[in-house]
Amino acid sequence: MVSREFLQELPKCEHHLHLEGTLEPDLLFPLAKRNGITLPAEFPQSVAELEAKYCQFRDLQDFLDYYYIGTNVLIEEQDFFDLAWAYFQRVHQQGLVHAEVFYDPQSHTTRSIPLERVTRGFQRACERAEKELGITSKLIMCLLRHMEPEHCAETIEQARPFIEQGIIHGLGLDSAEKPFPPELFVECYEKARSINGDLKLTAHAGEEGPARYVSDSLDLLQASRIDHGINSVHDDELMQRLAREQVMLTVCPLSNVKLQVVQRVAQLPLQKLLDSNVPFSLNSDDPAYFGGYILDNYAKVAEEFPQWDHAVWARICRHSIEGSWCDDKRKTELLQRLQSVVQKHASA
Ligand SMILES: Nc1ncnc2[nH]cnc12
Ligand SMILES: [Zn+2]
Repeated sequence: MVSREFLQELPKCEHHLHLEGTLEPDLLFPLAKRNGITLPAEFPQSVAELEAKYCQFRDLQDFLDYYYIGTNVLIEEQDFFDLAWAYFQRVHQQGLVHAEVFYDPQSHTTRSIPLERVTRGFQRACERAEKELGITSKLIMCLLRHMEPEHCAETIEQARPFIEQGIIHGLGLDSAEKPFPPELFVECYEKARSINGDLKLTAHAGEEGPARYVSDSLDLLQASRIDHGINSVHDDELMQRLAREQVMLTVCPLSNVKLQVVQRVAQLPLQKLLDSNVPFSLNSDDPAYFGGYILDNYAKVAEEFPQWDHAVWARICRHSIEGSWCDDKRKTELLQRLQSVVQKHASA
């Protein structure tokens, strides 16, 4: 099995991280106090109670119910900045070099928090992360699929200036998957593309939903990568297409266990993805809730796939760099860093 030191030194990129999902109890409770928010009686009332609750969820919906309540403590631009900055500082220590991060504007606009305030807070944290930590990043706004498509379209309209300027670099689709298939959001994706043709597109699909949601996200939404996507392995034709078109899946190992998509990380079809030449990256999803950040996900996978040597890990890391939405100069830089880490550990 490869060492944690090797995994730590790999120049890791993260593509599936919900900023609201980095809300640790030690920030959630002080923010609630700072903003005078009373958490509902059914919500854990202390750090210890909340940490205990974060241990296991019945499924995605059970998790989301807690997640959206926690989000309510975020009010001021500074709160959004503090949240994202805490994330960047943590993952800097874990060897993260590039992050493409999601946020859910509708979780905030429905509470009368303007999209501009949320976006500015996150944007400031991204700028500081690049300047002080050398972490490059991109912001991806997600549409909440349990909301009316008309509300999603209005949210895209509110985001127009940020999309036009490329401050919002990508569009995603998250929240409860099964009752809300990709076809409901075709017009929303069209609208976003019409604002800026360079906008990158992704969507959660094939986490709890079927493989068809993956192919529909590609065909109907024109997504160029897929978040989770693990149920693709049940459709051979789709697997061939993902390999042929090199569509990257952003897989979230610890999340999949906590939300009972699989019982163990070893049950994830990662070997099958490798054998089928389907690129994937490893990610933390909602790390405050799922028990680990990026390196913890890498380490857990290494533990459960002990046969993977440095070459396999270098391949995963390379796919993750190549599948990123950063520019070619940054990719070349990261690929060179990868090469030197692999050489160092090969000669050790
Ligand atoms: N794993 C996940 N799936 C769908 N929506 C989410 N929002 C935050 N985490 C999510
Ligand atoms: Zn997610």
